Amino acid sequence: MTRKHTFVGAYAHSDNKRQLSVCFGFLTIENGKITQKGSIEEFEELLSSGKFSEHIVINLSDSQLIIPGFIDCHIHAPQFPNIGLGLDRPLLEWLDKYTFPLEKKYSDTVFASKVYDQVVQRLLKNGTTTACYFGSLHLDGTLELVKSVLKYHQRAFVGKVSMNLQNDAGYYNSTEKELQDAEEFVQKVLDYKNELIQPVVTPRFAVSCDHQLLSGLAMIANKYGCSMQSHVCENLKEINYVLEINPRCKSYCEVYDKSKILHEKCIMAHAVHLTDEEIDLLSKKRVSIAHCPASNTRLKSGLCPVRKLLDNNIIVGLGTDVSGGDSATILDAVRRTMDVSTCLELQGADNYSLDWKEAFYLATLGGAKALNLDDKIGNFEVGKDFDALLIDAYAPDGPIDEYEYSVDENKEEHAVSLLQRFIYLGDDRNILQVYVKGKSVKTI
Ligand SMILES: O=c1[nH]c(=O)c2nc[nH]c2[nH]1
Repeated sequence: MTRKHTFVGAYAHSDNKRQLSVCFGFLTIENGKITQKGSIEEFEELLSSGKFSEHIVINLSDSQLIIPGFIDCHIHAPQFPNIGLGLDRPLLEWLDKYTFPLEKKYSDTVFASKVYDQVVQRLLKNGTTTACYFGSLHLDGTLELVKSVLKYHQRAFVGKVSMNLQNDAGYYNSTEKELQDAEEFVQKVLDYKNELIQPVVTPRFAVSCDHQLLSGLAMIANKYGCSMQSHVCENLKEINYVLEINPRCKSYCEVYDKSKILHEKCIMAHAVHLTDEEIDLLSKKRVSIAHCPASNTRLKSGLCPVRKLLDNNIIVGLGTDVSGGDSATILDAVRRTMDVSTCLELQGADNYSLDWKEAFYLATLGGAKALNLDDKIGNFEVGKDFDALLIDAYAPDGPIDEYEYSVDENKEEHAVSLLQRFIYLGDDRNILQVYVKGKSVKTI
């Protein structure tokens, strides 16, 4: 969108208090940014005074609305070929049996490029305008993911995975090589000088990285001002193993804390089995959590107490966590977030479940905060980039009868129903357009 575009109709987004805000009015986009918004009355006034003569005006239909693009805070791009496969083992066995052997293949940059082009296009089609990716151990292979992200104009963090401890698949490197490759990767991504893409320093987890590597990576992140990502307290056997190989630490989080990787630019996936002390520590250090309900249940790791994390002022976003997670769409993560929190409520935690509006917040503004991007994206404040989805709650068939679809007199309430329907029932067919920084990017 190089010219001025004005959308007229309903839009919905979240505020900082996790409340849903639905408006019936207009949004103006110039050079990828939201420059103006207001009511229908204000739009009509501006229109009749000729102020919108240079704008392309897009009138939304009664079944359409604009929402912020989805943010996937945790996804393993190289694991895409394994989606829906091999979920019969718990985490550590699953990694050794299925995941490391697949990830090893990304030493082949031709294979990597082919898969990554598909991953990025698939995510955009599903409405994921921003993704925080784990790549593989390979420097060149992971640079192919960077190229795919740039090619299809997605907003992303991309991390070359670092591992220096032995595993059965032989999928690790020496500490020296890992530190050298991690730094070179960061430099190469920064050399693109493209504001949509950032490197993220990515120690896989404390099962695959020793203190020397973890602290060396923390220094690299600090030197270049980069974010970091990893996994924490996903599975009980994983936690026991980490404590076994780090006998001086009392908790998993202490292992990371000693390596100086816990800070406000750090996002940790899972956090299913944190102790109260660890919740306190992560909250104090302002570490964010990527909640991955699909993999937490598929790999039988546990039910993450998201409400408890939020009540302790921890910022939470959502992750699909392909391929421990079996779906590449954040809509699925939204639904599973509701279901997991309801299971916890049914087990006795009062007022525990998260409703669809809160889950929608986690998928949008919550994710933006978790990635420290909320000054740029996450909702429709004037001055932010226009990363958004144009959805039609009744595509592709349309409503069946008046009972199913009645346009409420109150346009805002009608829009709430449209969004609710999309959150519970929608899929990629309901996503008509995907915009990243104002540019239409849906290619398949
Ligand atoms: O769900 C997960 N997927 C992974 O690839 C991984 N690596 C470490 N821990 C992990 N958890």
